[in-house]
Amino acid sequence: MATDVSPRPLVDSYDDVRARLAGSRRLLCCLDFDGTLAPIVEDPDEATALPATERALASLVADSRVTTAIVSGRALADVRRRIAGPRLYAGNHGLELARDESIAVHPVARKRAKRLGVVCSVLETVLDPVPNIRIENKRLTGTVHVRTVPAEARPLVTRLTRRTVDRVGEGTLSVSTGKRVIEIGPSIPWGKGNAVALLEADQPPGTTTLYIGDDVTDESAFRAIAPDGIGIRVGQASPSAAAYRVSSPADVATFLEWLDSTGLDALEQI
Ligand SMILES: O=P(O)(O)OC[C@H]1O[C@H](O[C@H]2O[C@H](CO)[C@@H](O)[C@H](O)[C@H]2O)[C@H](O)[C@@H](O)[C@@H]1O
Repeated sequence: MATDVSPRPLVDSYDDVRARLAGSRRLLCCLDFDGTLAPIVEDPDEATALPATERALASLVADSRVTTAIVSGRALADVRRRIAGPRLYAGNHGLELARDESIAVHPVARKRAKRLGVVCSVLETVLDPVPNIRIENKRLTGTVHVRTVPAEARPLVTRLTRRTVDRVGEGTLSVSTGKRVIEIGPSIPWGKGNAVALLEADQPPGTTTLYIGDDVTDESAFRAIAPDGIGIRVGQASPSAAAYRVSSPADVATFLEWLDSTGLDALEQI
């Protein structure tokens, strides 16, 4: 298992990335959505990928040496609507996986979806008095959004959410945290890293995996692709299992443009 260290600034490491690509014939390019392709905004419905990112991604999608994947905490249908093109999508933190036309749903998550729905509707009532609270039922997981909730009310929201999940979840659901969100999902050892491992297993020999993400849920993916993959954490978080870091989605766009125009030249000719 990779030991978490301080990721190095990517801008000083392009030669390093090129060296990692050299010796490979193909690239599996896995990208988180919110905070990576799309800047964080107050209203989750308003999140959109940067135009420069969309252009670079479209070009990578069209490159026969590259397989692109979006790996998101959003529901599969939601994230697919927001960014089109890639062959592979993992939604709900890897609990649903779309490969070409086939969609696989984690069977335990599917069984617990009804209970999750009950928890989300109880939370709607319990948290109703909290100003600007938003509860998102994503069928397999749920998100309590606190970005626009007054800061002093957030600890109470966390306590009430945990208590409700314990009381109503019948021991089948658990709570984790992300960027100004409380995530509720099946209490099973499954995350983005498991989904990325499945995608990697489908790739032909000689494929290097790249993963870019900005949140705690992306750390399992960085660990899954170590030691040979290229992990890039967006933001200041440190330590991380990613080897490199960039500051913002705008930097991600710059890197994807470089990858498309220059970086891929390092791949071995087939
Ligand atoms: O794995 P991701 O693709 O990064 O999805 C994680 C969560 O992203 C969304 O919430 C985050 O972005 C919102 C829009 O910028 C922001 O308002 C919120 O505070 C962030 O946590 C999404 O709404 C969640 O469902 C995802 O789980």
